[in-house]
Amino acid sequence: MDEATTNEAQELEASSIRWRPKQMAFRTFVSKSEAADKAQALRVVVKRPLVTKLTKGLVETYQICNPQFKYSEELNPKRYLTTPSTGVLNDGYDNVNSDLILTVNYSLVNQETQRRYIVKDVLGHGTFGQVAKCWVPDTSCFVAVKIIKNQPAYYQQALVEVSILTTLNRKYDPEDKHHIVRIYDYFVHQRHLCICFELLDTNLYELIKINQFRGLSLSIVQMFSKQILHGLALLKDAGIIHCDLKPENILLCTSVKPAEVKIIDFGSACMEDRTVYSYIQSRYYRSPEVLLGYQYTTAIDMWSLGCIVAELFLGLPLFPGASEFDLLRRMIEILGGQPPDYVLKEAKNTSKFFKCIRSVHNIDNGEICSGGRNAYQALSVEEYEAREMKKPSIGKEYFHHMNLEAIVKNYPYRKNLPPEDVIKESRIRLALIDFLRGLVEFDPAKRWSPFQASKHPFVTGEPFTCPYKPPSETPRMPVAQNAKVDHHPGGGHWFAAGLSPNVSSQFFCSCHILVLEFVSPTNLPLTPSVPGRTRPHNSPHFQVFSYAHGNSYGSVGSHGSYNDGIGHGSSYGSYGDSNHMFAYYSPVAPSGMNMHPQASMSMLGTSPDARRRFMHYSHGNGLGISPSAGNFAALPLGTSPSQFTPPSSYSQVSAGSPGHYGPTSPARNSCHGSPLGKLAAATQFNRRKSLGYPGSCQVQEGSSLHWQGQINDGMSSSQGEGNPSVIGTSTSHQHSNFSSGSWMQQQGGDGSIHNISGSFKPCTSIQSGRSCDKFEASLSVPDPGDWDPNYSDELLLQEEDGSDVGSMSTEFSKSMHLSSGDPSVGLGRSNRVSNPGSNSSIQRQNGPMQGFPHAEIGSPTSAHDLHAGCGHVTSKPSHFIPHISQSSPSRLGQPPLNRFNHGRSSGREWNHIKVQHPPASFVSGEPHSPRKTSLNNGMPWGRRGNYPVTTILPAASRGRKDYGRIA
Ligand SMILES: Nc1ncnc2c1ncn2[C@@H]1O[C@H](COP(=O)(O)OP(=O)(O)OP(=O)(O)O)[C@@H](O)[C@H]1O
Repeated sequence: MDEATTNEAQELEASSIRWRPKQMAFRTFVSKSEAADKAQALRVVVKRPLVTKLTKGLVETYQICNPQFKYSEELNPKRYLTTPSTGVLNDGYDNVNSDLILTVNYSLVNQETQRRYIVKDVLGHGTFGQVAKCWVPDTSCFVAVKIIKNQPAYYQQALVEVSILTTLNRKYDPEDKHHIVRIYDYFVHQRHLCICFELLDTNLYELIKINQFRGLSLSIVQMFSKQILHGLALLKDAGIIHCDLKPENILLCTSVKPAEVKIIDFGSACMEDRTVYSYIQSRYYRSPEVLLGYQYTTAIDMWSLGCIVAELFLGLPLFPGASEFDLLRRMIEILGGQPPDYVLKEAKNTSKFFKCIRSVHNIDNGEICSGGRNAYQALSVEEYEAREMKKPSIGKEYFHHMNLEAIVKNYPYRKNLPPEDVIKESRIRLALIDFLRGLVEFDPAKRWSPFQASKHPFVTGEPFTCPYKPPSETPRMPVAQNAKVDHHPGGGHWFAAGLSPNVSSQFFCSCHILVLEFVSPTNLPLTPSVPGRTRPHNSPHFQVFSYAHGNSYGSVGSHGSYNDGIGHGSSYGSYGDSNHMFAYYSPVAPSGMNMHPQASMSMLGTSPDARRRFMHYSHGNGLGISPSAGNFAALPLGTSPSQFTPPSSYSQVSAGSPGHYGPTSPARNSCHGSPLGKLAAATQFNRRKSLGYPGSCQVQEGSSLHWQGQINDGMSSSQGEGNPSVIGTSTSHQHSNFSSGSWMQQQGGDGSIHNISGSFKPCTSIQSGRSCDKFEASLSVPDPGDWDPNYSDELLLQEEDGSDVGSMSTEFSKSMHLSSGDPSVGLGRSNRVSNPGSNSSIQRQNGPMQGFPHAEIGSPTSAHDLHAGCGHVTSKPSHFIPHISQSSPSRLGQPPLNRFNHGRSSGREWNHIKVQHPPASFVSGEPHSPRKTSLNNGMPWGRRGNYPVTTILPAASRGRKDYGRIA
């Protein structure tokens, strides 16, 4: 017998020991009692069913069948998560949309820490790129990694998100009590900025969708309102405006009991005193002042909150405007008023929507024209058409000729609700109406602040007896004294973000944490790995050049859009006083806000240049702060490139393409001014049907190039720095490579060069095929096809055919008790409204509804006193819990790809994570049950059967056929 044969025999022998068919047909009879006795004496042997053996142990099975069989992971076909998956840019790493082509098990690597993020799924897409669910082997946990498109504008703007979130997390909410998503890490991988967040669950839009567009129970609406208010209170304290609050940007936390939500997507946020862009907010949630082009504050987020709260209750957007004209028209009709004259007098866009019918001379702030009559009157459709030379898009009416009160009061009650509960709920509805009135208030000055709103009986659960009189707003208690940073009109995103393109030249590949923050002893130490490093790396988009401090402002971040051909050398980025130094984080590194390697104290910037500049510009030039002020203001963090409002003289580039929409809400279609655009998000993922579309979507590609118009409101000593001619002389920028023209996208294949501006395409207006349909009923039957971005007849067919999924969904919805959904209604077309004539006849069809008074809301937020405020928070164990085995499909609709269980970490610390160390609970132990979702944990909406939220994908999610294909 030769050696091979011997081996084969041995292998065969071994395999036959491992597994062989059992002789089950005949065996000795054993009585039940005997069997029981025996069983007690025996060990428990867990048998794996045959199917499991054959599938989980597939390789083993193959080897039994064919001992020659060898398994090699490399030979596995790739499962693509990104579409299109053809690599055409960046040496084949990126697709035509500049998205990194992801496959299952693709590794994203933070070069500095060598931490690997193994991609398991895609959670969503947005304007800025893809969000992937990743496994971190180091810590044995899942995280969400936002992989930013490989284009400078996206890259820069993503830095704003990093900067703002890091500041919010560490400085304002170190104990994670304010319902703001946590950021853990950021790094550059294959020229893509990757931002690592805590993994969250479904967003509220998806939740509503899962609930078949029926409203959620009042108790849940109340609970979420309270939590979002906590977040907004924090933002207000920090002087930060979110600018894109909407259901898609509020995500459920995983496995938190009772349910919690968190606010995400700070990519559009800006500082309150640096409201640079006027085309902001997603359309349905856009405040009147933004729409009208009036100055805005954190109050715009309160308006959005009002819209969100109403939508949570109704299951439908309150103002689903198909265009800005339509939006305003709906506001006026539903709220029964209009923006105050003082706003209209000043706003830039008033003439687009209003005509002046009286003298406006006597209008002062807050005062209405004599006699209480408005000086302005909204244009009719015909007048608008005559003025604008085009018909305005008008969407379908869901709440035809109804005001807010009628809409809420007449919303169907749950079927079979006992009369006493109907009475109780009707009282709570009155409270809700009053609450909403305070939020969707036309006058921004009268709109309630988060603090005021949080004391409303609807939120507190106290009996509502009469219209609420809000307490006067308590004076703001900043955590730190604000720095006044000079604002420079030449500034772009970098400026706005307090980040410096200059410093990116000294980019350390893995983006040090640049924290100079000494607010709380609980703050994490500065990254230990940073000091002493001198090896510069290129930013993916900004070349290394020898740093010359020239006329630069500060060292800490700099302003100046990358698009700016001049390349401003000015920097901003930190603020603080002698006791506190607050700095935003610059992934582009050392000059951002780093520690002096040798110093025992933090310094502004680690770049030697930065430090020198600090000395040189002691009169306020150095750091973009005014020494004379003593105090330092928060940086202008800027907003999204998607929010440029182009000066009219600039070229108009529209974002978006016909038939392709942004990934999330219909409101997204407004493009909100992004030169990055919804264009970028316009992929085949984003099919949307019959949406009102504003059409014009005109945004300016070059707006970051030539952005202008911000008034210096900072310190006089800094104002000189605001002179573009000064900043334009930055020596460093002479070497820099920030202009759009000079930035080059690496191109696979032919090597041709695309600059960013070249990649924008004109936007075509979309006329909604259905948008002008009128419904007779005052509350028409909402058809998701009319406004659901992902709805299509194709999907409808799938829904109707897919009874299995439909029934699952129904069952899921039923078990969630999210609303009053009638299980019998089945999947899809729902929210049918019975005649709203009488209260008793108005039953929200379907399912059990949690009566507000009975809701076991628990006390998720009781400890979160809104005025616990910054720096006053009491310590509580952090509640980070690894993500469950679901992902959170966005409106793009994620296909039901593999969901992964995950375990907790092995106990290793996240020592190298720059931004935030996950709390202790994050790294503790055992595998996590996929069933322990935020929704099956005894929430008032009830039992969840065995369906975790995202295992039941919304209809649209199932419509993606080309997703996750096998190569
Ligand atoms: N931390 C997270 N955990 C789970 N899912 C997430 C997380 N962050 C984002 N997502 C998912 O990815 C989607 C897109 O994320 P995000 O809104 O941050 O991207 P964006 O590019 O800024 O989008 P937008 O187009 O709204 O600006 C979200 O709607 C959500 O479904």
